[in-house]
Amino acid sequence: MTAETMNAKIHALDHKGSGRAEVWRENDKGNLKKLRLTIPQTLPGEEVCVTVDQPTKKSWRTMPDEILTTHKERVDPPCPHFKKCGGCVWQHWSYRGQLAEKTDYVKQAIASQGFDPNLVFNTIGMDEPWHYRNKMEFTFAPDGSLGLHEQGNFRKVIPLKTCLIAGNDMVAAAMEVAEWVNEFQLKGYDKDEHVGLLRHLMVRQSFATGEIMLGVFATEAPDGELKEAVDNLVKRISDKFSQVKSILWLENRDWADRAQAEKTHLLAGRDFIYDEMAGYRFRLWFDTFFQTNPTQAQKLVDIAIDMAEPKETERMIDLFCGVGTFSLPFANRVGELAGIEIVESSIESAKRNATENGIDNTTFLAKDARNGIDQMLESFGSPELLLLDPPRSGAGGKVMRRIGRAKPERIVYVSCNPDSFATDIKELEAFGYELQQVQPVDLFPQTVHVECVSQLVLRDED
Ligand SMILES: C[S@@+](CC[C@H](N)C(=O)[O-])C[C@H]1O[C@@H](n2cnc3c(N)ncnc32)[C@H](O)[C@@H]1O
Repeated sequence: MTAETMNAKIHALDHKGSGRAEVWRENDKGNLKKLRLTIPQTLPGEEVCVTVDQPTKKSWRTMPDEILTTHKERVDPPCPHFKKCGGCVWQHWSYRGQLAEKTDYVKQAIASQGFDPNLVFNTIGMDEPWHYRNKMEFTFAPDGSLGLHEQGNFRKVIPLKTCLIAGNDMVAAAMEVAEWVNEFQLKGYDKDEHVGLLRHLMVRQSFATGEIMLGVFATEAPDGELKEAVDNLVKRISDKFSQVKSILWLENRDWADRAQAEKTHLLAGRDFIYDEMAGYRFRLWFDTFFQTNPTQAQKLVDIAIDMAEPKETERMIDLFCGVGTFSLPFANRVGELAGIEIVESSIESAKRNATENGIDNTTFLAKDARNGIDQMLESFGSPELLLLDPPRSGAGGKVMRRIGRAKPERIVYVSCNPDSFATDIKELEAFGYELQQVQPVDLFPQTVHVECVSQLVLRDED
């Protein structure tokens, strides 16, 4: 099939942040057919020139050859890897433009479920929207080079020399690991053939304490023929980075392409690092969920407290509580708090974090929210206040209806996905809840993602 070059006008963006365009073209029989194009790194209203390799398809994804008319908020992307790397897709958009788009996205999501978009405030951004991430998961390519996945292609790894959204020390430590791999000529893992040694590198740092954890995910144990190389890794990292308090070797032979471990080997230091949030101290293990943008997460906690108006006489449930990011600051403001979370190690951590921070009015339950909420309501009673912060997929109808039946006076919903958030809160209408306000907070600058905190209140029945 012959490739065709054509001009297209971007009419909208999809949820991955790529431009969408539609072009009518004549097929072999002289009939007009619509071709839907997905064009990354473009902005609404821009006219672009593209080459379509298979123009007879109904839809095609391609990078622009040339931007013919530019959006007024288009800027030069500062990262040298931007064109290929799938890490952050909006560096070509001014930060002001990104924030406005995120506000619109949240408004559209709630409007699609019949809520008033005027309840959505403008997105709160960062003063300095770079180097904000405290955790990165890099991938090793089969040749051993270290980087992030290519945009739209999870099979290909783009070797990185820098990363402008990760903390600077984290990038420096990752580059040291990349040099080590090169020096020892180690192989990366080939996902298609299921051969090779190195899979992922996790780097996490507390910006509050400075402590860094490095986790190397590999298909073999760190002994035998690997011992010399592994000893060298520990020595060079420890010599150069005094902030590294934990080096882990994480054995993973699973076929699934996830940074998970069947066996954990502690190579140096402890198996956790200390972090701090809202004045509280947290222990983080390699698999602990913790907010990845601590500057903005602090704002999220403050806004949640303002919206929730917690009182010392009240009981509160923190659903999807993780290690207690919200539980600990709230526990000091309510009478009793119960947290529910599916990951057992996070619940162990939440308990320990509460104790280490001198908090003694909390109960934590390791359970799926779908069953845990009923168990907790039975033993704890109905709370006046409920906060939920589910994963991207949302809490789901079953959990939302259980919340509705428990009738807390006030609900604060923290969400990283405006669409699942809007679907979830729709369930609460039948139980008499009114959405009062939605505050988007930008936890993920240069990317399409946005976080929201919202307040729902139970209407008076008379
Ligand atoms: C967005 S995180 C929020 C964690 C915590 N609130 C925080 O800010 O650190 C969502 C949490 O929900 C947990 N989770 C996922 N599915 C769950 C389920 N079905 N039941 C309970 N917890 C779940 C995850 O392990 C994760 O800790």
